Amino acid sequence: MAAQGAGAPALAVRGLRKSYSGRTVLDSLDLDVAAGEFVAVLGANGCGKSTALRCVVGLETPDGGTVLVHGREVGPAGDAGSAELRRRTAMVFQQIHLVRRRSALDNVCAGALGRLPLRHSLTPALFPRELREEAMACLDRVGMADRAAEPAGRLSGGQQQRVAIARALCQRAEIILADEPVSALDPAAADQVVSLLAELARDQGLAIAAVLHQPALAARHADRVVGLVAGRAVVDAPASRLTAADVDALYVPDLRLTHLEAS
Ligand SMILES: Nc1ncnc2c1ncn2[C@@H]1O[C@H](COP(=O)(O)OP(=O)(O)OP(=O)(O)O)[C@@H](O)[C@H]1O
Repeated sequence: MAAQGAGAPALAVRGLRKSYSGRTVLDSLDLDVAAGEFVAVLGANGCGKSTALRCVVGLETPDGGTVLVHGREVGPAGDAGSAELRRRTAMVFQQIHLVRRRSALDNVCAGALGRLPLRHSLTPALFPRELREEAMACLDRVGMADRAAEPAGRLSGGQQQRVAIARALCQRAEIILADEPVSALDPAAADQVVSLLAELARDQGLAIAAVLHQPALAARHADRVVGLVAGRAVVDAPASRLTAADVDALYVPDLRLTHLEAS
């Protein structure tokens, strides 16, 4: 295990490799996200963005490389010693996994199940009062406190994504990885949710990486942009300095090849 490093980024991914049926999807990928930083991950369809995030949270097993949380190496899925490090990382998906018939508040409380006895997961009525208060504060943080009692299935897509983010907050995650969190939302709702992620990073010191398909949203809200081509980071730049050439390097097929060869 690597030693806990003072000043280590909240999340450090080093040399991550993954192949499916002999086809390389992640090719020695490096990615750092600091506490308080919002990183947008860009890249064309199939370049490995989701696979990278899934490997980091243990939903996929990488073939090689290391994932470090605050300088401590995360072991393979199922490694008891790494459970606490994994709990510090939450994932938010495009397909919002809320229990539709349960209230927004109950869904947010579910973020805490990893640290509660099993019986609580079976009976939301047993959620302790302190947890309900914490969940309410999380809903308030994402601007959804007034909809706490509403069944999640009755909320709009943008509202449901806010509830999913509140659930990650209630997990007390310090690192949030969001895989295309706004791809199903209209432009205004997408802007609001990405803006919320940026605020959470800035105001609560969270380390947040979000896969986005809209370079303009990344440029407007992110601190830094990491761009992938064929499973490798070929762009890593402050969002304020993202150029049209950077964007072309990620999405224009011929330029993608040129940048890959140069990297
Ligand atoms: N479980 C799997 N088995 C086989 N191939 C897979 C699996 N998961 C992903 N792949 C392949 O790996 C490549 C990268 O997929 P990934 O979903 O990571 O890309 P992405 O950059 O997130 O794409 P998109 O923007 O379209 O969501 C794709 O070619 C995909 O078909």
